Order: sequence, then structure tokens, then C-alpha cells
Amino acid sequence: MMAIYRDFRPWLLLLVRRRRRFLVGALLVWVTLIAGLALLGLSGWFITASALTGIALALGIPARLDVYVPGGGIRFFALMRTVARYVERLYNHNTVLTLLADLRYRVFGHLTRFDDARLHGERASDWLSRLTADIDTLDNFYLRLLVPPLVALLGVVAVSLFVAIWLPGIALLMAVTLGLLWLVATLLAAAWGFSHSYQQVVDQQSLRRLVVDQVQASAELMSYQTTQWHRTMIATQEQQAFNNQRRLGRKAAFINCLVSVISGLMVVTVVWFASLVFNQQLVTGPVLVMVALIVLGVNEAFIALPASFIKLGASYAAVRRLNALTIDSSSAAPVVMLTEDVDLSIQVNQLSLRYSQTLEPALRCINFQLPAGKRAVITGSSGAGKSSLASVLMGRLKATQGEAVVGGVPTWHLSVESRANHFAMLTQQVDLFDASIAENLRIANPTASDEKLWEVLKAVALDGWVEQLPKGLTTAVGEKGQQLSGGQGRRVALARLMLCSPQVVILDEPFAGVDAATANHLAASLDQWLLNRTVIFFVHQFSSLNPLPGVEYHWHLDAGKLSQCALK
Ligand SMILES: Nc1ncnc2c1ncn2[C@@H]1O[C@H](COP(=O)(O)OP(=O)(O)OP(=O)(O)O)[C@@H](O)[C@H]1O
Repeated sequence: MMAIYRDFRPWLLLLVRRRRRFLVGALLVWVTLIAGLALLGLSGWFITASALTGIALALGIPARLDVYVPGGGIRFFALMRTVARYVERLYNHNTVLTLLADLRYRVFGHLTRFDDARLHGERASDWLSRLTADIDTLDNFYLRLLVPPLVALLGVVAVSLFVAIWLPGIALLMAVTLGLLWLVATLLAAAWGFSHSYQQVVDQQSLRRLVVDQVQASAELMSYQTTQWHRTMIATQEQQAFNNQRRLGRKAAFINCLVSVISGLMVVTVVWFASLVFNQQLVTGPVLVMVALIVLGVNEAFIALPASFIKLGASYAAVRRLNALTIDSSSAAPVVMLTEDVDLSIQVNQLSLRYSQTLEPALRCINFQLPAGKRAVITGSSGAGKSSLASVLMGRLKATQGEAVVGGVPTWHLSVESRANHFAMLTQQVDLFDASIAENLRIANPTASDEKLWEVLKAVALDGWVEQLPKGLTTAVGEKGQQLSGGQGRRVALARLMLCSPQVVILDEPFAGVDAATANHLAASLDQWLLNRTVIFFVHQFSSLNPLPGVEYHWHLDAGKLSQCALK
């Protein structure tokens, strides 16, 4: 129980920050409920009183009934109920959207502090679940799990006090029974459905993963003739999820049935006791009907409780997964801004890196210095550690030991803004958005003119190709740039890089996927653009096929160890 509270606590604290909104929202729900009960009770009283007065007059017994006050009261409560419900819906939806923004802000805030290894360590479908389903589950928390039980409890107090004016004994019976009903609809429902609703989230997550794999790897599954095997896995997982859901459904139905039986029995008992009191002429007929109707009406506050509380386990599963993000990002580094006129030389001291899931370090005790405005090349075979070193230099990965210092500041400690303003990197895996060529280029510089876009496209030898496309710059590149060849995608990414003005540039395999003539063209353009910038090229081999312009230093990486080489 304590562990559950501990896990929910940070998210409840978010609600506490908005406590005024929360309380006003709950008050509006309560006012709507009370207006509904008053309308029901007063209407019952009025109809019964009118009928009895009519019968009395028909029998020749003198009788009198003021129809104006109760009639006015009925209109007042009917209006109040409608207005309160409208305002409550408006206000509480606004609260939920505000909460959603708080939740997303908190989760995205944690994500921005992750390094590359942590971000890539999770599957895309898992991130999708966390950013959509988990947050949505939590955002239901306020409207389904906090406000309704509070309003139901306050409703019980108000109704019991009201009934106690005429029938104190019956009011006590009602308060006790409704209290019991409250416990059944909240705590019992939550405890009973906890493991199943928790499992439901786990099952959905597994299903989502399997289905995303099936779609993304459909070509491989088909070529190895394993599509059927994978489909069977999905079907098995689906069956497991169905079975669990069925069990949860049965429990929910049982709790609902229990709530209906208890509330039904309570209504019968109240009417029975009230009729005994009526026989003793301690209470009038209209009051008896009014009490019976109010007791019937108050059940409304309990109807939705079991369905919400039986899913507490699902909220808990979502909270635990989101909490894992908070814990992971708690080692966040302080953020330091680089001043504008700082000398951006690169200095690497005793730098080592080991990924959490590996035994061997990817980088071992690396030392080198690159003066500002100079160009270097770091070579290494596949798996030697080039991309890892590039990520550490960019401050996207935290070194296990030692540090990479740029402009006198360890890169890991640099603010996102400083890195964006001063650094640029062409990675091996380029990311293009499902947008037009122009939109993909303008990510680097939203105000760049069409002329500027054509200029950088020319620098990467793509101008001719774009010119002959019917839609030119507005041609869509497809999801992840799938409508471009690998080499074209990399050149669009390189052109995008050339639209910014970084002082430190890291180019990981800049000529991969292009022929020798295009590589020479790119080298000439880069030579011009890289003027006065501090540059490191990462390549497998440094040869005539790899025309790296203006390089003055050459280091070689071998199994994470760096050694200096003579320039040929
Ligand atoms: N996210 C990761 N988690 C665990 N190990 C990793 C991760 N990324 C890289 N490694 C490991 O670190 C070592 C260096 O990898 P890295 O990608 O830096 O090499 P590379 O020289 O860039 O290779 P390539 O030229 O093939 O891209 C490899 O042994 C690799 O398996």
C-alpha cells in the first residue's frame, strides 16, 4: 500500500499544485449532484402533496396547498442542475487539459535529459506507449478516481443530514449503508481488479510491440517465410490479453451487481422503515416519497465508481513506467551556456565509455587536442567506437570516465541551446521528416529563402535532381525519407547542415553511399563551408576515395583505443 502511494506521490503532487482548480471542479460536480437530488426529492414531494390535496378535496375534506413555492423551487433546481452541469463540464475539461499539459511537460522534461544510449535503448513502440497511453491513463485519474469518490462521500453527508431533519434513525442507517457501499465501490473494486488491470497494460504493451514489429519487419518475415510464426505469436498474446480482460470484466460485473444489490436493499429498507414511521404518523406522505426518491437518486453517485476503481492497477502500471523515466533522468547534468566569443578548441582527457549493457568499454582512456578552426580525421573499422566518440564529443552521451571539453566546458554539461548554436553533426543514420524537401531543409533554418535552399542543394549536387521533379522543392520525401535513395537522403541531411552556422562540426561518414565523382563535388563544397570551423571527420578509411579537404590531424581508433597517425 505504501509502495503504491510512493509511486503515485509525484503525480499527486502535480495535482496539489492545481488544488484550487481541483476543489472548484469537485464542488461543481457536487452542486450538480445536489441540484439533481433536490429536483427529484422536491418533485416527488410536490406530486404526492398535490395528489393528496386533490383526493382530500374530492372527498370534501378542506385542504390547502401552496403550489407557487415548490413550483418555483422545482424550476430553480432544474435550472441550477443544467447550468451547474454545463459549467462543471467546461471547467473540468479545462482542468483535465491543463493536467495533461502538466503531465506531458513533466515527461518531456525528463526525456530531454536522456543521453543517446538511453533514448536508443528503448523501442519506438515503448516510447509511443509512454507518451500516449500512459499519460492518457494518468489524465483520467482526476476525473475518474479523485473527484467521484470525494463527491459521493460529500453527497452522502449532505443527504443524511437532510433526511435526519425528519427521520434521524433512517438517516443513520443510510449513512452507514452508503459508507459501506462507498468502500465496496472504491477499495474492494480497486483491490479485486488490481492485478488484472495492471496485466491489461502489460498485455497491451506487448501486443503493440508485436504488431509494430510485424509491420516494420514484414519484408524480412516474408523473405524468411516466418510471417505465420510471427502471426501465431501475436494471436497467442492476443488470446492472453482477451482472457485477462474477460476475467477483469467478470469481476467488474460482479462488483457492479454487488453495488446495485446493496443500494437496492437500502432503498427497500429505508422505504420500509419510513412507512413504519409514517404509520405512527411521525412523518407525512409527501416527505416519505421525497426521502425514498432522494435515496434512490443518491445511488447515482456510486454507479460509476466500481468501473473506475477496478482499473486502478492500470493507472499504477502507467505510473510505474513513467516513474522509471524520472529515476533514469535524475542524474541530469547541470547546464552551462557557452559565451559567444569563446575559442572552440576540442580537448579530450582520459575519456572512457562503457555502455551499461556491455562488459567491454567502447572507448578506452582517449586523449587528444584539436585547436579551434582546424580539421582532423578519426579512422577506425566497424565497431571501433567512432560513433560513440562522436556522440560524447557532441555532449549526447556521458563518458564513464574523463571528459570531452569544448570552449573550456565539458560538453555533457552544455545547455541544449549552446549545443544547438555552436555544434552540428552529420550522423550515420540521417533523420528526415515526412514532409517536403524544403520543409526538411528549413528545420535547420526556418527563415532560409528558396535561393538559399537551391544554393545548398547545389553544394551537395542535388539541384539537378530536384529541378526535374514535377513538384521541385515541395516534393514529399516520405516517412523517414523513404522516397529518396540512401545517398540522396544523406545529401539532403548534409545540405540541411550547411544551412546553419556551427563552429564545431562532426561528420560521421559524410561520403557514405555516394560515387567517387559526387564525393569529390561534396568535398569541394565542404572545403568552402568548413572554413574557420573546428571539424572532425569520422571515416572507416582515409584514402583517395575519401577526399577529406583540409585535414591536418589523423588519429586511428582500434577497439576503443586512440593512436596518432602520420598524415600521408
Ligand atoms: N547503444 C549501445 N549500447 C550498447 N553497446 C553499444 C551501443 N552503441 C554502440 N555499442 C557498442 O560500442 C562499440 C562501438 O560502437 P560504435 O557504434 O561507436 O562503433 P563505430 O566505430 O561507429 O562502428 P560503425 O563504423 O560500424 O558505425 C561496439 O562494440 C558496439 O557494439
